[in-house]
Amino acid sequence: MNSKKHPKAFENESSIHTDFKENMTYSDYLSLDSILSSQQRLSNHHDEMLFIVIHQVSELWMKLIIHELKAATTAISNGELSSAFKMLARVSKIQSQIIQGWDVLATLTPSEYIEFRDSLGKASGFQSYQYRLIEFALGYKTKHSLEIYKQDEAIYEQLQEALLAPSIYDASIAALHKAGFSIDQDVLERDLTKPYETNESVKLAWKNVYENVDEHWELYELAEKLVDIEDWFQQWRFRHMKTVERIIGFKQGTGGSSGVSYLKRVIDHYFFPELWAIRTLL
Ligand code: HEM
Ligand SMILES: N[C@@H](CC(=O)c1ccccc1NC=O)C(=O)O
Repeated sequence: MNSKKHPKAFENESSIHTDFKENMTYSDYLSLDSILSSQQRLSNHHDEMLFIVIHQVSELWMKLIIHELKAATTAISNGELSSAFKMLARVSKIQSQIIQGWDVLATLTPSEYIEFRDSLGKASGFQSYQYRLIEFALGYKTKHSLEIYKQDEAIYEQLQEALLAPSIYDASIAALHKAGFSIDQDVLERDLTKPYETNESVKLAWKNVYENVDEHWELYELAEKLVDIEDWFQQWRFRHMKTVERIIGFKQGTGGSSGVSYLKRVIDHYFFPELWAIRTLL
């Protein structure tokens, strides 16, 4: 084996290859053997391939979103807002890409899906831990979501770590405070394992930012980047709900929920409630 340590290998992250082969190929680098042999259909149905690929593509994009959100949160905490903007702009573009995927999935008809739905058993998007990691990174900390991962230590630990970490909104509120805005102490010291709840002092601070854009240009830009992300997230939830309705109507979900009625309810949730509330006040 012609295996050497790559001079530029970054060793602090567990998923990094520290070895490279002299004659490394395109497939080696991208681990295509493993990626392209991971579309195992459980039925003989032609359309199950579409179903698997669309989920895998979404999960890959989610992986990148998590990577960007984590780094953006650190950058905001360090006062490096410009570098956070670059990453947040990328997150929005990825969200827009994932949403395009619904157009492809909507080519699946109810008659086609019903032919392989039973082979999915109780599996459901409910169990997408990367989706929960994104919700947590944005501040929607639902502790109860961890319960289904009790048997899976690695996933449980990742979620636990994300539950305890400040979200991008916590970091943004801390940035408001550092800029001199008065923020209630109980928000600054909030229990990070709980979902963020709307607060009057945060609302006033953001309102002030929007009313005095020239003085707070960076915070204003940060706010708009967060609104972009929430806007795209809601569009994902809406397209998911409508695509599910057109494919399974109001049948119960395989994950045990009421299905579309449940998906309609989650649309009511806000990640950054004050950033939306101030729109009415300005
Ligand atoms: C035919 C396609 C699809 C159908 C019929 C469908 C159906 C559902 C239903 C009924 C639920 C509620 C939970 C349950 O009881 O199962 C759900 C949740 C979920 N689905 Fe899908 N889904 C589809 C495609 C997708 C795709 C492509 C993704 C992308 C990863 C996805 C991700 C999720 C996520 C993350 C949840 C949890 C949402 C939450 O709890 O807020 N689904 N899905
Ligand atoms: N909850 C879906 C099943 C489903 O969509 C699904 C099943 C396995 C793996 C991913 C899925 N996608 C999202 O919920 C249903 O009730 O038909």
